[in-house]
Amino acid sequence: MGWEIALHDGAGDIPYSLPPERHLPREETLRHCLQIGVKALKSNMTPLDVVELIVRELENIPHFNAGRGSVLTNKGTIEMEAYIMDGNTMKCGAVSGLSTVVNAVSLARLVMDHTPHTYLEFDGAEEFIDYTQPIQKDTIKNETETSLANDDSQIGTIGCVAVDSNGNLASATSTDGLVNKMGGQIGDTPVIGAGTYANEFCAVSATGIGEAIIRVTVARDVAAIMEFKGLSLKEAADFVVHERTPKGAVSLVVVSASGEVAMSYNTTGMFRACATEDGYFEVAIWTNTKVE
Ligand SMILES: CC(C)C[C@H](NC(=O)C[C@H](N)C(=O)O)C(=O)O
Repeated sequence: MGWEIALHDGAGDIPYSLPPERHLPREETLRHCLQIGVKALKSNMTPLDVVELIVRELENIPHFNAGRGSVLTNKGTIEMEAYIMDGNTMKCGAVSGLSTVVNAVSLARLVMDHTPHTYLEFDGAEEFIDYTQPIQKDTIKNETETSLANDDSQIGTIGCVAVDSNGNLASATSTDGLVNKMGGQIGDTPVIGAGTYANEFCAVSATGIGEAIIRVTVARDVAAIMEFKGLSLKEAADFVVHERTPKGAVSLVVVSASGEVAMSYNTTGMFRACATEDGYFEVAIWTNTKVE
């Protein structure tokens, strides 16, 4: 059994007619980030560091609605959130309501590593940024006005899961939530067991309609079904996505300690990529996958 990595940058009703100039750059970005992740795993970086690295990389790209590309709430504010979790120790960190930090995932990591808490939000999280040095504050550019006219523009939540050859797992997700959400709303991403989860069995990162994901505790259910029912990772992920959540609401990337990787979705498409130590490399949006 070797290392595995899977990542997504959002999912939803991605039209099959999406012109190449809109989806090819996204595929290129996914390929680029996957290559960074593969290189990091090959050089024995821990899965926890790898998922943070990849999510940071995607947060820095203005086209996706997390980090630099964040979209607005109904109050015209930016409220980003992120979650990171280590499978073996089950340590985790979460942040919500960030308006100035580019790499929300790294702030979540600092909450995990340097506070006695798991979840900081709004003023408390912003004050914690002022206290920490490594986090870059910025004026977040939003592209809402131009992007609302385009079909894939509200899609871009970022997630990454990874496992090494010793079965150490980690997961991270970063988002600015649903476009035009109410100010103050918390989505599935930073809610433990909803949009993100990792334990000794598997690591899960979700994207989709947060309320549907929270209600079903999607990420925790995948892990629980594996553990208590003995199903394979793909069976567990497919069960939660296809039998427990409404169509069009949920997409997942998952890896397991037993050497499985799966990307399961009930949306029209999902911007996703995965690679394994035995040479599998895939970047895909709809069901027609491209293997390289
Ligand atoms: C149209 C939707 C499905 C796009 C999707 N959004 C999220 O994943 C938002 C996140 N799960 C939340 O609810 O806070 C995306 O960014 O790709």
